[in-house]
Amino acid sequence: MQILQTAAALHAQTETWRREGYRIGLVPTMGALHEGHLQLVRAAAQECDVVVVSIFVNPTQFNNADDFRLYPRLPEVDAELLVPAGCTALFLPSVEEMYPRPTVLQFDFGSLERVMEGAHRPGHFNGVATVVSKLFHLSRPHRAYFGQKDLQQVTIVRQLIHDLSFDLELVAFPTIREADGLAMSSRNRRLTPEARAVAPVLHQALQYGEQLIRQGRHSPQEVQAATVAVLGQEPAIALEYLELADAETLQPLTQWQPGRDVALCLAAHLAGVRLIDNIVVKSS
Ligand SMILES: Nc1ncnc2c1ncn2[C@@H]1O[C@H](COP(=O)(O)OP(=O)(O)OP(=O)(O)O)[C@@H](O)[C@H]1O
Ligand SMILES: CC(C)(CO)[C@@H](O)C(=O)[O-]
Ligand code: BAL
Repeated sequence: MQILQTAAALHAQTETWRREGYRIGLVPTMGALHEGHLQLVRAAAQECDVVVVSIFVNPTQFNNADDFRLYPRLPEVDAELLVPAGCTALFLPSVEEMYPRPTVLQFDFGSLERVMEGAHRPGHFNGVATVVSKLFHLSRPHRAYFGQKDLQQVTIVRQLIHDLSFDLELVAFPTIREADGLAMSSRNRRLTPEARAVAPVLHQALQYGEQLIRQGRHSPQEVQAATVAVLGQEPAIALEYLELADAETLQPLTQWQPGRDVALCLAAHLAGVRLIDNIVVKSS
């Protein structure tokens, strides 16, 4: 596995691969890798000839300085995990390399970003779209892999690909969970043992909401209230939002829409660590 630290080196290598006819897979990450990331890398290795994994804790997408400062950074351990997963090149740039000058570009994804993560983390998707666009330009992948744990991110990146005519296929990979249901996340490392013990309640609450939706006897507002109540029983969980939304438009549901998938999405704080999770309930 090569380790590339400059934009120029990444661009030169991926252009060479393109000329040689290799299919390039890109897996953008912020590192502190876990099994969720590694499954994305393994899928990319199966479906592409070469796999680029980027590890970059992107400052422009953080709206909270402490969250950025405390984000786990373990590049050496990550590099060791990536080799057996099938990574061909690890792109590990510095902040100065990615942002030699401050960016002034502003993305506006309209209604897609006025809800959930976009509403609660001002500027977040502008930062995500900026860095993802840079990574797409630099590596020109045939396929780019993203996790459905970040459902709104997948939706926004899909729109970005469409609006800017990036010639690549987006692969949205299912959420990988711990045995007790907690969605794998780099921020889980920051949970105290007490908070970690409580954390599976997030997924349990979403599953309860899913059950109620499938029963078909309750309004969206009733499902939301009942799901929030499950989380309310756990004093260690401070809920930031819990939304029932159309899984494609991400707009909050006021009534059921026949034939449309429903996304149940939440963000919550456990002992100072902010986690997100979601479940998509298919219409049929
Ligand atoms: N449990 C998971 N299952 C599937 N994909 C995941 C999972 N966790 C992260 N990913 C995906 O991996 C990519 C990189 O995510 P990132 O590096 O931010 O990790 P993370 O675990 O989501 O960290 P955090 O949520 O703490 O920022 C994203 O596309 C993300 O959706
Ligand atoms: C896609 C991404 C790597 C962009 O920094 C980040 O938002 C993430 O890890 O999900
Ligand atoms: N996985 C989402 C990246 C972030 O929380 O900033």
